[in-house]
Formats: sequence, C-alpha cells, structure tokens
Amino acid sequence: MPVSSDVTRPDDGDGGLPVNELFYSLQGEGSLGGVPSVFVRTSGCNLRCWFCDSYHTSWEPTHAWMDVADVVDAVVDYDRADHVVVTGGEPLLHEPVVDLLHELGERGYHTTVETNGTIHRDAPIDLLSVSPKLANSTPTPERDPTGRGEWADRHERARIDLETLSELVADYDHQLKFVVTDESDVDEVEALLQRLRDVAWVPIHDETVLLMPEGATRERLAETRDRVAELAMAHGYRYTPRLHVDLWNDAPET
Ligand SMILES: C[S@@+](CC[C@H](N)C(=O)[O-])C[C@H]1O[C@@H](n2cnc3c(N)ncnc32)[C@H](O)[C@@H]1O
Ligand SMILES: Nc1nc2[nH]cc(C(=O)O)c2c(=O)[nH]1
Ligand code: SF4
Ligand SMILES: [Mg+2]
Repeated sequence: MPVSSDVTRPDDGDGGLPVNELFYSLQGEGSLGGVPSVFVRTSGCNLRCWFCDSYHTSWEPTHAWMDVADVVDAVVDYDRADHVVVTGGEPLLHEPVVDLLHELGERGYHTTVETNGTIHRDAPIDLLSVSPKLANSTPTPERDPTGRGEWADRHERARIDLETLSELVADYDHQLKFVVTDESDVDEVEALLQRLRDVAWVPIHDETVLLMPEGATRERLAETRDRVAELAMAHGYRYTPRLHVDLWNDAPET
C-alpha cells in the first residue's frame, strides 16, 4: 500500500488520511488485549522514539492517502470485528481522524485510539490508550536508528506535555501505558504520575496504569519482560504483555 513519504497531503485533494497499513488482528496491548480488532495505522509522528516498532510511520513515513469514507469501507469489510484501533505514527496529528472516529462511532464500533499523549482533539473515543514517553525513548546519537541524533532535542522537548495529558485524562476513559525496561523507568513513571495528579482535575487510578516491556521483537522481549513483570508486582501497577509480538514477532499487518 505505501506509495509516498510526505505526510502533508499533496494538492490534489483535501481531507483524507495517510494510511500506512489497515489490517485485522487481535489487540495485542492493554486492557482490551486479545479482542479481535481492525487496526488503522496512520503515518507521521511528532516524536521519534529510538525503539519505535512502527518505523515506517515515524523515522521513514510511508503511506497511501485514503479518504475517510474509503477507510470506513475497508474497516466494514472485516465483518467479524466490532472493535477498531486507530494508531500510527501519531494518529491525533491528523484532523480527519476526528471524522473517521465519528463515522465509526455512528456505525456502532468500539474505538480505541493509541496516542503518545501530546495532542488533544475532541472526538468520540471509547478508550484513549495513552503512552506518554519516558526518557528511555529519546533518540540519543548512540540509539538513533539513523545514527545522526538530529531528533534528540526536539523529541526531548515534546515528549511530555502535562497540560495536554491532564486534559486527555479528564476528557476520555483512558489507560496510561508506559514502555519500561528497568527500575529507573518506574521511578520516572511515579514522578510523572505525581506531577499529573497535581494538575489534573480528575483522579488517576493506579488500575489505569500499565507497564509494558520494551521490545519490538520476541528476542528483545525475552530480555525485558520478566523484569517488567516483577516491577509491576513490586509497585502495584498492571502489566501488559505484547501478545502480537509473542504471536507474530515483528511481521507487518499484525
Ligand atoms: C507505534 S505506537 C503508535 C501510537 C502512538 N504514537 C504512541 O506512541 O502511543 C503504538 C504503541 O507501541 C508502543 N511501542 C512502540 N515501540 C515499542 C517497543 N519497541 N516496545 C514496546 N512498545 C512499543 C508505544 O508506546 C505505543 O503504546
Ligand atoms: N496486534 C496489535 N496490537 C496492537 N495494539 C497497539 C498496537 C499499535 O501499534 O498501536 C498494536 C499492533 O501493532 N498490533
Ligand atoms: S510516539 Fe509512537 S509512533 Fe511516534 S515514534 Fe514513538 S512509538 Fe513511534
Ligand atoms: Mg504496534
């Protein structure tokens, strides 16, 4: 499907979404893990996590432009699913995602939006799955997959926006899903939750906080998952596996 790397729409149309992939799978992460779902993956991101498991939406965006109506038709074609996961890249970068969520809601779909928590939009979203990025995500020159380190400062400045996060948790049923590798990451989660609780005008319950092991491949997950499970137990947070990686490793459209 991918035919372009420009995430600004060319002149030949307005609206529409840069779609990297659209597929049917099982929700692999979070509180709806295991639920058959159609995934709509938009292209383009305002961050550049060094570990991004969707490289072709962030570091090297590729996609085809699709009108919202065509995305809806493609979703409806998967007639076994009543859940839709809108992800990316960063799906909330794109204004037409709001239309898409209205169209899906009107058709009775349960919608989850996977977001990095730096952008707020008003839209009918059943579950906002927020994954605020910790310092462990920053593409330092040593970790940057391109080796250039050009995104480190911009990523570092943008990755946490407390005001936006507090609006998101107030406006939506949510989960907070942190990518973790070690104890210091959990210390950072706790410090962030403290700051968020200080400014948010709704309670943030520990049951909505999930620790997810970092790992885009089975091999890497085998190195991180035991420790992250232990950390979840020690701190009283939920652990979420990455079922899709267990099942299909890093294959596309899974
Ligand atoms: C590719 S992101 C797209 C949505 C949004 N940009 C975000 O980061 O939440 C989807 C989910 O994958 C997680 N993720 C990305 N790369 C990962 C990795 N290597 N290990 C574990 N989780 C990862 C993100 O934290 C997020 O929860
Ligand atoms: N099966 C499966 N479950 C997922 N949950 C969140 C995903 C994402 O990339 O946002 C994802 C994904 O890429 N595949
Ligand atoms: S915010 Fe999400 S899509 Fe963007 S680089 Fe990080 S993991 Fe990838
Ligand atoms: Mg994924």
